[in-house]
Amino acid sequence: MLGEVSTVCVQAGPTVITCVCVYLHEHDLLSAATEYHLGLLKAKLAKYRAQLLEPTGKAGAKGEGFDVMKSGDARVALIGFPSVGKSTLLNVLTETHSECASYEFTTLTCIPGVIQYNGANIQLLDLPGIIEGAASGKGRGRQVIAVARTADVVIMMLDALKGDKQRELLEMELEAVGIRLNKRRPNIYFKIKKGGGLSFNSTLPLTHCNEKLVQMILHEYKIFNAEVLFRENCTADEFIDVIMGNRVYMNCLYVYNKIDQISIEEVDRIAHTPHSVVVSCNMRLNLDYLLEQLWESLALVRVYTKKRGEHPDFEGGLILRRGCSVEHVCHVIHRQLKSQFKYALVWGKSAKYSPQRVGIQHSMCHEDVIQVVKK
Ligand SMILES: Nc1nc2c(ncn2[C@@H]2O[C@H](COP(=O)(O)OP(=O)(O)OP(=O)(O)O)[C@@H](O)[C@H]2O)c(=O)[nH]1
Ligand SMILES: [K+]
Ligand SMILES: [Mg+2]
Repeated sequence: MLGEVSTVCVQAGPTVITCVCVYLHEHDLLSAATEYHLGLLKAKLAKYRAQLLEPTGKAGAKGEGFDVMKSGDARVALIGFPSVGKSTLLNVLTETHSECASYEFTTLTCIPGVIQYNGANIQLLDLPGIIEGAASGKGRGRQVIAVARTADVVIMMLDALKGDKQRELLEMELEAVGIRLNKRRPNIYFKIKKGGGLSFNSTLPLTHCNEKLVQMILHEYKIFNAEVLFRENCTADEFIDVIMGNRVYMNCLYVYNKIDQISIEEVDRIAHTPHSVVVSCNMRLNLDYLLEQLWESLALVRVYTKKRGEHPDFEGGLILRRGCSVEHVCHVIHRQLKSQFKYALVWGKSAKYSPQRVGIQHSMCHEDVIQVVKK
């Protein structure tokens, strides 16, 4: 029966494929025999979905008005249904103006603005609204999603009145084109070999996959020789993601706008769901908190530099990724600095003493002060 479903999908196109997958998710915990069928079916579906990612001539990913230069320290894309208030948000957070109106599809291209926060320039991209079927090319869906893939963080903007439904539909669209929201890359080592068959291992007991299933999925991709090591209890879907290799893992902030139109109880409920922020752009409500959470999602840090005998440069500072080392800091200051590096003095959260003398591998925290001492 499941085989039939997949045949129907091939003929009926990508929209139906998406629907079938929802069905699969709901029935994730089936018997072992069914698991194999599903594993195979999922592998097939992933292949069809991959076709969605391929550009189709003029209607492809790079449309006119979507080719915006990356600038600043990070890029954030605004994704959402029409008229949820994306352009209104760009207007209140940046100096740029984007047309807002009560009719749908007011915005037709990509409009970049800049948010200045914690000394960082964050590029915010206002985009046309997308609707169901965006991934398969409805409206400007393909172009919008192509831009979203280039972002560091996606803000999924939702109308607080219909947020849950909109969120579910958009997540499916993004899933369909290989965008994984708020997930880590599955911890599976995978390498295609020239010979030797399948070498399958895991560092822990697996409850979703086993050697046979993995082998069948690989056969679907005509891969017969490979080394596979599960370091996590991953599902078949996650393993397929690893084989496909073109998945994008990005943080997503769900922003529920127009809370002026819902009850306090509903605001409270939404605000307690993970990765979610409630706002009203028109009434300028909770936008400071939105920026705080955006900064968290972007995982940026600001590090201040200091010269010997002088005060730190608290006006300037360097914007880096969370977890960066002294080496990264040196690289940003001057490309040759690393070769002249002797040690550094660090003040702040990452330092045990004030200051602490550290080596090039030391990792920095937000708002640390650093003085580099050369040889
Ligand atoms: N009640 C209420 N309305 C809002 C709020 N924010 C925006 N709006 C209204 O929602 C409508 C749509 O706003 P836009 O900013 O044009 O929405 P958009 O998402 O950019 O729309 P498209 O570009 O068409 O996709 C406008 O009439 C706004 O005034 C809000 O916080 N509360
Ligand atoms: K609109
Ligand atoms: Mg707009």
